[in-house]
Amino acid sequence: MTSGPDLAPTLPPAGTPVPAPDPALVEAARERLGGLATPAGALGRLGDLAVWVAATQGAVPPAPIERVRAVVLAGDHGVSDHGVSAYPKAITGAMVRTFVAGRAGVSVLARQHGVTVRVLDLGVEEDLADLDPAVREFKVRAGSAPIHLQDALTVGEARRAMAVGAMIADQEIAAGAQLLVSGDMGIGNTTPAAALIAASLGLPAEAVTGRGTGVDDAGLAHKTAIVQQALDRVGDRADDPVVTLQALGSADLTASATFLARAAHAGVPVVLDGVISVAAALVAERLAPGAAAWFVAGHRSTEPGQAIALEKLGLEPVLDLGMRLGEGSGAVAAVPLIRSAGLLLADMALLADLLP
Ligand SMILES: Cc1cc2ncn([C@H]3O[C@H](COP(=O)(O)O)[C@@H](O)[C@H]3O)c2cc1C
Ligand SMILES: O=C(O)c1cccnc1
Repeated sequence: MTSGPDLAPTLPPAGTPVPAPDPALVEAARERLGGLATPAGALGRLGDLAVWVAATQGAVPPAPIERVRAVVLAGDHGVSDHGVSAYPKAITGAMVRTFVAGRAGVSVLARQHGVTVRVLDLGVEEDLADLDPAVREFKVRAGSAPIHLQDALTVGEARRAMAVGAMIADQEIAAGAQLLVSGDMGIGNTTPAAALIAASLGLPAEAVTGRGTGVDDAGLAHKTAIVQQALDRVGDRADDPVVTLQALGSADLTASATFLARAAHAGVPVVLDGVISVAAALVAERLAPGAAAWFVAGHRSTEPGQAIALEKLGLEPVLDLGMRLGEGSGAVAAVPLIRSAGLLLADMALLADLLP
């Protein structure tokens, strides 16, 4: 099977490179940073972030980042019936209702930092008919198949999830997003995330599988075996990034990958979150080489696969707080620092202005 353009009609064909931010602007941002009224390099990583903000905005000095929009894609995972999570599947739908009520962890952080949160059901097992139909507008299927036994999605479902992810990015960009956040919700989702990372990097399950919501040692051994079984089942079909998503992902992870690829193609920067968001980013980089230049890593989660994938993408996390929540929470927590970095580059005095 190949990943022809027909599998993602609203995205450029898989493998189409993403243009990097304008090197002249990167240079201009570095030059301005070097001229600020600080000792050379004194802003540390905030200085690097400031250059990224300016480069991805295409403006030196950068504009204040006012419109930050987080999208939380929700879905269930067939593997969660096979002992891979410390929590039951019923949590997924309950948490979607909690996002809608504005009471999830990410909702609280987002309110604090003026970030909008949009939650969408891409593949939750419950029908969630009590919620606003807009939440279910892009639903691809109820749940996904257990990846160690079967492909997560049919080819048609994968195609739809890919189109939907790109469409959601387009909608958020049209709504004026200057910065996007990719979040996720779904019990069991750290298992397909680990599988996507292992398959993308050619690593064994053992290297990337973590405890997720907190499985014990026996649970971790079992979860690792499930991820390895999934990798062995799919074999070299995973050489193709679209098949990787279809066979080892889920509707929400597939849509996350194309959401990210689309944002990068459109030149809109994104803050990545934990292992699910970063697994999707790794596949987005395969779909759209160069996409990672448009991403910043919000935080380092405790999942080993996330750290490995971030390194591969060349991204160093803004925060390292031992968080392992997902939902976009670690990304939203980093937003104030990203905003501050841009403002420093825009509003600080230049050393040349201080001295006669
Ligand atoms: C109450 C609750 C809220 C959450 N919010 C995000 N997750 C996170 O934990 C789950 C992934 O871990 P695993 O693969 O071990 O199931 C996902 O739902 C993820 O979004 C939550 C998990 C729970 C229990
Ligand atoms: O890294 C994450 O995002 C994560 C870790 C554990 C559970 N849910 C999410």
